Amino acid sequence: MRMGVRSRGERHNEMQKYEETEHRRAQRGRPKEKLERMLTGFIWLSHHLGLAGLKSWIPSILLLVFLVLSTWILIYGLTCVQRYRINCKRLRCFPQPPLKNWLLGHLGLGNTEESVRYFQELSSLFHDVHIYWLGPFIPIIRLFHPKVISPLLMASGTVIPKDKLFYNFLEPWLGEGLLLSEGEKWRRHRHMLTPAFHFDILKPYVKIFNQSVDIMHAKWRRLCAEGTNYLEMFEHISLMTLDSLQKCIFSYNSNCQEKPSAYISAILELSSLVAKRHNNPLLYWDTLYNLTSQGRRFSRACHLVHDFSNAVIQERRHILAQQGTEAFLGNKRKSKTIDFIDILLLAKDEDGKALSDKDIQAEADTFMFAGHDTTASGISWALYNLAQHQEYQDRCRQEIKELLGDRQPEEIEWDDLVQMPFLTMCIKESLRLHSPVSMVSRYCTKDIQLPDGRIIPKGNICLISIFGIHHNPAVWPKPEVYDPHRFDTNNPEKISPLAFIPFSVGSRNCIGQNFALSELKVVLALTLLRFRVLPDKHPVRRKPEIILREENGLRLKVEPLLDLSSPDMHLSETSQE
Ligand code: HEM
Repeated sequence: MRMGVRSRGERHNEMQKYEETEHRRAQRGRPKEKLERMLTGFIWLSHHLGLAGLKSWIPSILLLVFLVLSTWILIYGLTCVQRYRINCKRLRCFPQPPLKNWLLGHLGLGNTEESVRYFQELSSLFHDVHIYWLGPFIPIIRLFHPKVISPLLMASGTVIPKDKLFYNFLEPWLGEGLLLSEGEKWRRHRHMLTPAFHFDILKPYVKIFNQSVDIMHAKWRRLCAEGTNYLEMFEHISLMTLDSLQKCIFSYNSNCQEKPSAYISAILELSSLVAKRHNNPLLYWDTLYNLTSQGRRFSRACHLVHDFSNAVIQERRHILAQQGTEAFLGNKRKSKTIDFIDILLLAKDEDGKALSDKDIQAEADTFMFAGHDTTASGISWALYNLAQHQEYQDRCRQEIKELLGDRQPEEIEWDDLVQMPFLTMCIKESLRLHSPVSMVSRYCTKDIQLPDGRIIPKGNICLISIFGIHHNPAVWPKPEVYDPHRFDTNNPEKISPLAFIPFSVGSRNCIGQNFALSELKVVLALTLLRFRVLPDKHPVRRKPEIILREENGLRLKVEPLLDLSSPDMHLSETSQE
């Protein structure tokens, strides 16, 4: 038999198979026929039931739907009430200040000096924990003693997650950066980002801090020469911290201290819009907020900020691809210009996986946000406290003068940072008395047992009040007094590690604290060397937003100190003539 030619028998079998398939298909019916049969069935059914029959069913169906829905709502409502009652009963072991009224609870205090004082009184009254109510249904457990915070902040194993009540509005801006992310994503990123804050990386940034503060001081001298001695500290210092962050993160110099660039203006606008939204519960609902002019401005500024960080990332990726990792790193090390974007681009997890562009963008945006206002607040309040206490200011100035001798140019170096013990004490005391971040929040995903046996039930929000701990008379004697000697290392009274927590503690503490402390020291040392800082006559009114501010801006008087070697000094003297 030749290949390709089939026998008669085979052909017969094939024909038989074809006929069987066709027969089966005919029995099942073709799709069109099927549809026809279904339609005929439907017409037959409606004919026999009659339209009137269908109509008579409608009210019963509606009634049934109504009954099912209302039963579900009733059961759901009763479950919520029961859960609420059980929660209230379990929370009875914690004291609570008298309610303003049953509807508002303790709402309505706002972020004012009065609210700061009110909470200070509560700290003296209740010693470690109390509850307060946001409206009639949301209890907040406020903790303000070192002995009760460790189960929340130092929990081993599963980390107690942050509550988003205070951070939610930042999400469109910061995405899933370190500050807002949770679980495995946070753990992986925290591990990958920790090397970015190693001392070897921070060392070259000290030069950047010096340059940024020089620019600010030249501006101050100019303003003083024009007769403006009273300056609003937050405004000047925020621009300065943004300037140095932009250089450390992106290696980008936008001269923003002279004229804020569109990018820097967008960050300032985003920070102020988030604070405004916090103060207006009507704008808490996203859909409504997005329709308002504030919401539209927020979304525009977010786009602008994201576009900037994305452009830098794309450009850097391109260079990295062109040069290859080895040469790229070699060049960066040689020119000492390794920045955060480089580190984020090169970071790898345990499986050798790198961060995506979206992740890098979220982390860079997070550093810009978390690093500028906080540090600016820390520096501004430290200057305020030293303005109030000239004796401490003089002692700091003397310490820095002795350290620098006749060094030219007047520049703080990395090794100097550990040789300013008194300035360091003054900074720490200021971070205690005026903590830039006044609280952190946690959401209890399980029952939390406090060391004294009391239990915070699962499902509640806890506020760990950094401000409350730092102002608790049971922890700090005379807490309202500014006394740097509390932090004297020779002081025999040892401070508990949980009594001083401006950067929080535990696994979710501030990753940027060494960066911040280095910048605080450089800026304060150079400022005290070049200026005398004096208080304004108006009393301050603290404003605890996400960051601690002053209600009307923190105004201080600055007087340039005579430094004949400074070229700026000659300039200002000539202009005064
Ligand atoms: C005086 C200045 C600063 C203060 C007082 C401060 C304070 C804090 C505090 C209290 C937290 C905990 C927040 C929470 O648990 O919700 C935190 C977290 C954080 N901070 Fe700072 N911070 C400062 C400067 C910086 C700087 C300069 C950077 C970055 C360049 C930075 C980056 C971060 C990040 C990324 C987190 C989130 C860490 C995580 O959850 O893993 N901070 N900071």
